[in-house]
Amino acid sequence: MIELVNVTKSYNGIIKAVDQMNLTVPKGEIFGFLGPNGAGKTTTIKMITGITRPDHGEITINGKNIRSEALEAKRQFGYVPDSPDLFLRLKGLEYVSFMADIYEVPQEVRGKRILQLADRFDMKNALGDPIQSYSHGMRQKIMIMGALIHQPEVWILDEPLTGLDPKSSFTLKEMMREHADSGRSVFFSTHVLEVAEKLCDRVGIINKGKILFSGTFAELREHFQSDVSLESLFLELTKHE
Ligand SMILES: Nc1ncnc2c1ncn2[C@@H]1O[C@H](COP(=O)(O)OP(=O)(O)OP(=O)(O)O)[C@@H](O)[C@H]1O
Repeated sequence: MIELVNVTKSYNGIIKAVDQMNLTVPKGEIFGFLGPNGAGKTTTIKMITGITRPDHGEITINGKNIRSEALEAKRQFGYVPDSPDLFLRLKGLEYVSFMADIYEVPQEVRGKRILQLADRFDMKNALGDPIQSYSHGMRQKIMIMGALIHQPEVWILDEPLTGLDPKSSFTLKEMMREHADSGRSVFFSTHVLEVAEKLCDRVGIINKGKILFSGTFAELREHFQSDVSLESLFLELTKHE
């Protein structure tokens, strides 16, 4: 479960990237975070994961405060950043093993977990190669493997499907659904409305740092009493703010 209470973040004291945000992502749910470019999605995710500090407000993950109980809070989630161009000099296996070390995954189980993840993402033959030599999608997949190696309760994924081929995209979506259905939480940002509509139990629509709507797609349509396409509704909603 992720909870944000009155969270605000400004850059340079001027741009309010996130403005008084209140948000709850309960267990057992895939929550999609939608918004146009510059809406504040990545800033929100960076605050949830403890990379950036909010100016005001509190964030908890499974009840652990990301500031005052940082280590415990960080054990709760796995995070995939929006850019997978990290640790390029490491080989895939070295990177995932490094993540397993950081999260203290016992030696007895890590080999099996790495193989299972590599198998699902078709990465077995690439584990011995440096990440530098990987395509964008392969880099994305190795980041996902690193984020999931400690089997976190909460998944936080920033634009995770970008660059994945159809099979890997299908696999990740299937894994997200399995994870939520087993009573845990998935929070992910996307620009792709169709993906959100098919995959998410609920969505939050954000623009200029404010949540404009939070709920199911059925509630979204009902709320705006609209039978227009989702795309038109989204454009309309984010246009005037
Ligand atoms: N490090 C920074 N310094 C100054 N301003 C920033 C910084 N990072 C983000 N911003 C600004 O904060 C606002 C929100 O940006 P953010 O990256 O959170 O949006 P986003 O919804 O993730 O956008 P996108 O979909 O394009 O990735 C934008 O106006 C952006 O220019």
